[in-house]
Amino acid sequence: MFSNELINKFQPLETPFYYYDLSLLKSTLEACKTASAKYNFHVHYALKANFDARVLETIRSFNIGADCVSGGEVKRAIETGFSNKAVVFAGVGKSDAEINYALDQDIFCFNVESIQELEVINGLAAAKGKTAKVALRINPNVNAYTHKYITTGLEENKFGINQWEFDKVVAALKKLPNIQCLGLHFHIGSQITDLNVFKSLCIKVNEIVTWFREHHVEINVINVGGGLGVDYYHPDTKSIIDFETYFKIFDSFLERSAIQEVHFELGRALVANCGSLISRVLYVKNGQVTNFAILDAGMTELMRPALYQAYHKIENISKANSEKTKNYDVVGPICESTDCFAKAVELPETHRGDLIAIRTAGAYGEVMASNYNLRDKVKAVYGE
Ligand SMILES: Cc1ncc(COP(=O)(O)O)c(C=O)c1O
Ligand SMILES: N[C@@H](CCCC[NH3+])C(=O)O
Repeated sequence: MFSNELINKFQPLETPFYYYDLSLLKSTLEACKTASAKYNFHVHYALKANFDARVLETIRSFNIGADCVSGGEVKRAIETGFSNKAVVFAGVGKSDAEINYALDQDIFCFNVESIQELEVINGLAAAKGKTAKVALRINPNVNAYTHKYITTGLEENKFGINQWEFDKVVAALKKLPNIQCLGLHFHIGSQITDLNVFKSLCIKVNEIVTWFREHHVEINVINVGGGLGVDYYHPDTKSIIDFETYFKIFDSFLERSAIQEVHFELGRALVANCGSLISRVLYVKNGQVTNFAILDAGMTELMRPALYQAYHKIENISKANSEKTKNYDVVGPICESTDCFAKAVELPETHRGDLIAIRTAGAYGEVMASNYNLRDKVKAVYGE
């Protein structure tokens, strides 16, 4: 919900831009920190969700760790001031240059996705006279019941080490003197809204941890990844996720000894709600079949609807009190028919110049923007 004061502030600004409510971000981080501290859980922020400088600086100020998926993200995390001792680095295709950079930074650990990658890291660490700390990313074959494109923990997905390779990985660890295995890592997908999925994950993780311990691999770190979903339908009433219920599931169902640390990698749940894409209506086309509201933002600024048919609530914030409504296909200016934010959205009667807010866009929004059609880089505006 935007106050009239804020809407007046938006009015003279050049659109489109991302608006980040840093005060909501801080309240979200506070809620997450309080709930995780209760169980002594370690939280890393998944930079891939949003690496806007002010968003990142706000997250860093809460002293949580960083989950990175490229050398660029490791560098950004360290330059922003995240402790190198709290950086984890996942990714199925880490290049030698990225591995070398992360080794030089003495990060907390590499989440290693294959036996071949273990061998490469071992070789690169040996060349530096170092020991690389790793967690084995396991593909647990647990269904996250989310969109197929953002499911990562099924055997058909490219991520992690599969169960039939466990014997081989144990044998490999014995032959790799420059690898220190801290534990196991899992991440089964994103935008998970059925919390029973996390219970199923815990049960599977318990079995896998037991298997490794029985095969003499000490598991001191259990990283269960991220994936906690947000409510895209109720950005105002559900603006902060129920972190307490989420962490309690892991406390209840994940078996752990006093020395085993449990780590999380949350992205979306921390940043989705604090961001909105603010855009202006350029043209309205009233047709016989469909009315189109054509915005100055498109799939180049927010590609989630085009890529995953994702829902984002759309509001005409210039006409919030208007009673007369109409249905519109809300589209962007890009030369693709998939450049459509939503079809048949009921909005107050809309005109050229109206400001449109596309809500819950703080995660995987600005970071996935492109300059297709030679579009300008999207800007950001902040609220304290
Ligand atoms: C390895 C890993 N960890 C953490 C995340 C963060 O996920 P989410 O934003 O759903 O919490 C992702 C993205 O899905 C990921 O690939
Ligand atoms: N980009 C996805 C999430 C993928 C998370 C990374 N594995 C989204 O917008 O929902």
